[in-house]
Order: sequence, then structure tokens, then C-alpha cells
Amino acid sequence: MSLLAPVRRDRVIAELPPCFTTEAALHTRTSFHSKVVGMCQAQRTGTVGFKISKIIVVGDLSVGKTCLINRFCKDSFDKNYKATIGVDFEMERFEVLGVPFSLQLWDTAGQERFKCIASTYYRGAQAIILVFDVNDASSSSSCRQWLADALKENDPSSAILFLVGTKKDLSSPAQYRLIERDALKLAKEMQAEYWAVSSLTGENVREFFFRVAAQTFEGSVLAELEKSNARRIGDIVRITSNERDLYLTQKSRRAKCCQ
Ligand SMILES: Nc1nc2c(ncn2[C@@H]2O[C@H](COP(=O)(O)OP(=O)(O)OP(=O)(O)O)[C@@H](O)[C@H]2O)c(=O)[nH]1
Ligand SMILES: [Mg+2]
Repeated sequence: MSLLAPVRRDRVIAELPPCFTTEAALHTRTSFHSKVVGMCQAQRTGTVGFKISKIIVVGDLSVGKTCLINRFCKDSFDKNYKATIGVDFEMERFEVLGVPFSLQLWDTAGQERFKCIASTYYRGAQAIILVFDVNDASSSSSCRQWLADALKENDPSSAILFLVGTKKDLSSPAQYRLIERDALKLAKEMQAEYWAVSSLTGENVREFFFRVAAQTFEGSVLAELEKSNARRIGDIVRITSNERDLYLTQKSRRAKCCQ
């Protein structure tokens, strides 16, 4: 019996939310992993329904991290900039394939002086969201360093990565096409899934967070399957997948791109 409040009807995920572009995506499947669907149908997802999945949001100051989280969690937008001090976090509850699933969104401060605080919060993140302003090219190159800092605290193959360009409403289509070309290159180098959003208009914000919830849910269920197989067989069973799912068990080559 769940002690938590019921999940809002507009936070129910029954189909795999699509990626933003297949050019830089964690995988190109159009449905949930068959093993994940099987486990949910058999109600064998173990502790996943009680887990809180930690998502850390990093990026230079004023790129739009807080506005992105507030647009999704509170459906609000504040044009007056208030720098985040240290770290804040929001909880968001979903129901994925009938299983309750919670995201804990850690909103870190971009200011240099808070970097040391942010690093203590990276540990155990299931997803790292690297944020840049599509109108400020330097903020996207900073994402390499933000990723390197985050990977110091995390096993490179355990966290899935998203590279998110914000403030899309401020760039003209021609400007945005140029920025997107470089951002896609960076996303592929990092093995991150690329998204472009606007917290002011709300463009792609809900779709993005539904994708984050679905992908971290899949990762949790597959990890649960691996643990139960290991318990049963007494050996570490690797879930092999016949399609190139970048974030499944494969040891990531990701660490190299940040050296
Ligand atoms: N036009 C537009 N402005 C935005 C958008 N997102 C954020 N902003 C503006 O950018 C300012 C900074 O956004 P924040 O979300 O506070 O930035 P941050 O990354 O959290 O900054 P730190 O907390 O200092 O790291 C906000 O005051 C907004 O005015 C957007 O999508 N479109
Ligand atoms: Mg902030």
C-alpha cells in the first residue's frame, strides 16, 4: 500500500516518450524495452516503485536551470533572475507502465563559488542534465567541464546524460540551426541525448522531463532485473541487448571525451 499521495493524471507514462532527435539520442527504440514491459506486467519490479531517482542539473550561471525545473514542476516562469545559492531540489512523482516512480531534481548553482558544494551532490545521480543557453556558445563548451566534474563522483557507465539547450525562444531559426549543429556534435561526443527547450514558452519542457523519467525508470528496472538474475544464478548476468542501447550495461567510452 503506497503511503504517498496518488500520482497526478498528467504524470502517467504508458508509452515510451520519443527522443528530440535521432541524431543524438540514448537509443532510437520507439517503445519501452521488452524486458521492462515484461517485468512491469508481471509486477516484478521489486523496489523500483519505492525508489527515488536522483537527477542532477548542472551548467553555467544564468543558463536557465532553475527556470527549466520551475516550468515543469510549477508551470511558472520568473523573468527576474535569482541566482541559486548552493543547491535546491524538487520532487516529481510519475506512474510509468503502472509503477509509481519518483524523480528528485537537484538544481545546482552555476556560480563558481558554489562548485565545490555541487560536486558533493553529484554522487549516485542516475541522470546528469547538462544545461547551456543556445544563445551563448561558451555555455555549451562549459558543459564538458561540468560533465568531467560530475563523472569524478559517478561511475561513467551508471548515469545517463542529457545535453539541453535552453532559451530557444530567443534565437532566430537561422541562428538556432547553426547552434544545433555544434550542440549535436558535442552531444554525440558525450554520448548524451540532445534537447532544445524554452522555459519561457514551455516548448519541449514537458516532453523532455517525461523522457528523463522514462529513461531513468528503464535503467532502474533493468538494474533490478540484473540484481535478481544475479541473486538467482549467483553470478552477474549481463543484460545483452541486440540493439545498440548506449546506456545498457555496455561500459561507456564516455570518460575519454572529458580528459
Ligand atoms: N527568454 C528566456 N529567458 C529565460 C529562459 N530560461 C531562463 N531565462 C532567463 O534567464 C534567467 C536565468 O535563469 P535561471 O533559471 O535563474 O538560471 P540558472 O541556470 O538557474 O542560474 P544559476 O542559479 O545562477 O546557476 C532568468 O531570470 C530568465 O529571465 C528561457 O527559456 N527563455
Ligand atoms: Mg538557478
